[in-house]
Amino acid sequence: MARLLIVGSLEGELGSAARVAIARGAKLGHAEGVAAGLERLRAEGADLALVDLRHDVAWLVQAMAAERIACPVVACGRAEDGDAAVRAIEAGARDFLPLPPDADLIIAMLQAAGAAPSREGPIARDPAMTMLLARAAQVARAEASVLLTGESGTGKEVLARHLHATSKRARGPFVALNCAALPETLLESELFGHEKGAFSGAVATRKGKFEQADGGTLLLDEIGEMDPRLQAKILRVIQEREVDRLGGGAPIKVDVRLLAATHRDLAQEVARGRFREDLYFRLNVIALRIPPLRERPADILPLAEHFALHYARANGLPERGLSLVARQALLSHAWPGNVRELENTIHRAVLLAEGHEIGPEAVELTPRAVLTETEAVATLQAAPAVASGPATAPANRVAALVGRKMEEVERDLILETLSHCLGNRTRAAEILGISIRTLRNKLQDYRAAGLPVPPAPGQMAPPAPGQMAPPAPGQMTPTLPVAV
Ligand SMILES: Nc1ncnc2c1ncn2[C@@H]1O[C@H](COP(=O)(O)OP(=O)(O)OP(=O)(O)O)[C@@H](O)[C@H]1O
Repeated sequence: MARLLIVGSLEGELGSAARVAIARGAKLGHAEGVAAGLERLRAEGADLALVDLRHDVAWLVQAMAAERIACPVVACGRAEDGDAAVRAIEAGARDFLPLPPDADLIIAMLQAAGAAPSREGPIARDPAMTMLLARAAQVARAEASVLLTGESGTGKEVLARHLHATSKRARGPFVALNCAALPETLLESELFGHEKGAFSGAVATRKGKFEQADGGTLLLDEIGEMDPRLQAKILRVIQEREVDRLGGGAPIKVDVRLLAATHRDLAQEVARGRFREDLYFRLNVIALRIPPLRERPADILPLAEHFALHYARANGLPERGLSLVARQALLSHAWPGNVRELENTIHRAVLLAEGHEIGPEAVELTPRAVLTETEAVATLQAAPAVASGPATAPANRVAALVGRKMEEVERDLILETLSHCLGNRTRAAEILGISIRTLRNKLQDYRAAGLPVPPAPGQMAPPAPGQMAPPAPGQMTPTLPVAV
């Protein structure tokens, strides 16, 4: 759950910002002024702080820097307060949020702060992903550390949140820290906290992420980027189950389940001497690898539909489905940026689309001229046969359809998908995003029109009308009703 701190009165427009964030699953902290805000940051931390421009934002940002408190600060005010906003940003505020607040902007800011509000859980339809979730369900209730690997944007953090939400610690806090986002000294005090006077600027004691996650789960994202000195300190926390705040003091007991994520091959990093072997073995008790999107093509359309609905609602736009050609374009893309790229594509498409459906003109895919050899092989093996080839620019594929009748394109897509699924109606309907009944009706029409329809697995292909041939000698006429 994202932790949002609001500094300023909740009675005005900041109150509506708070309501938007709470409605999206954020946990709210509140302080009337900057000094109280600093206190709350020391005690509980936050993923994002929204600070009313009428307060001394610059003072807060400087005090946080002096105490090495890493939390993005966003100054909030009316558009007319331009000068004050510029001063706040010059002093180190991350951004400016104009009031009255825009719901979508707040959510985007929470996401940019790495604190996307919790969703219902990962969307998974492809066997590669459902098998992974089944394994995650087996290990969620254990206490062992889990190492989540996968390319950037595949959903490592989503899976980490899901593991926490389905664990025995679900009622405890979920705290995430991106180890690549902070310089070493800042990361150290973020992780372990500090005592008053630990360094110049440490005017008060502050809890680190391990303490904040006590009784819950701590996700160390991008752990492969962590400096070896800090790796050694993490190892000590795991072994001793206690943290030493910077600046001495007695060790503090912590009860934390550790999840770690990385896009790197940690075993290779160990071999290269860049990652401690002992820490690797501690973290890698259970390993979950999230496949890239190109290796789970059946997830593309369910994810796209989910994002289309989500962003339509978030933007107050009508809920629209994806047109057939738009679906085909999505299925044909290689998705080098994985689910994050798909999410951004659909978000943009929802905003650009005109008419009653989201058409291919709104789905702007980033063409990539060349795929790496590994990607090309993976895509060819995994993508539905509807793709005309992974290296073809999507715009060209759509252009190639111009001049053809919608009905024909739809028919080809359905028959090709069915043949790719070896005749499996359920799987083809899933990939196409239509009901099995609609699929069957369409197949019936194609057969009536004399087209060859791939038979269902385990069934013989019925001849098309007009192609009735007597059974060969010794061959039985099929008596079972043939699935259409
Ligand atoms: N299975 C899924 N269901 C719903 N949304 C998903 C799923 N997987 C990823 N997303 C969405 O895609 C985006 C990227 O996911 P996430 O941040 O978990 O990826 P990541 O692998 O941790 O990325 P990075 O390595 O860059 O940190 C997020 O907005 C997330 O909500």
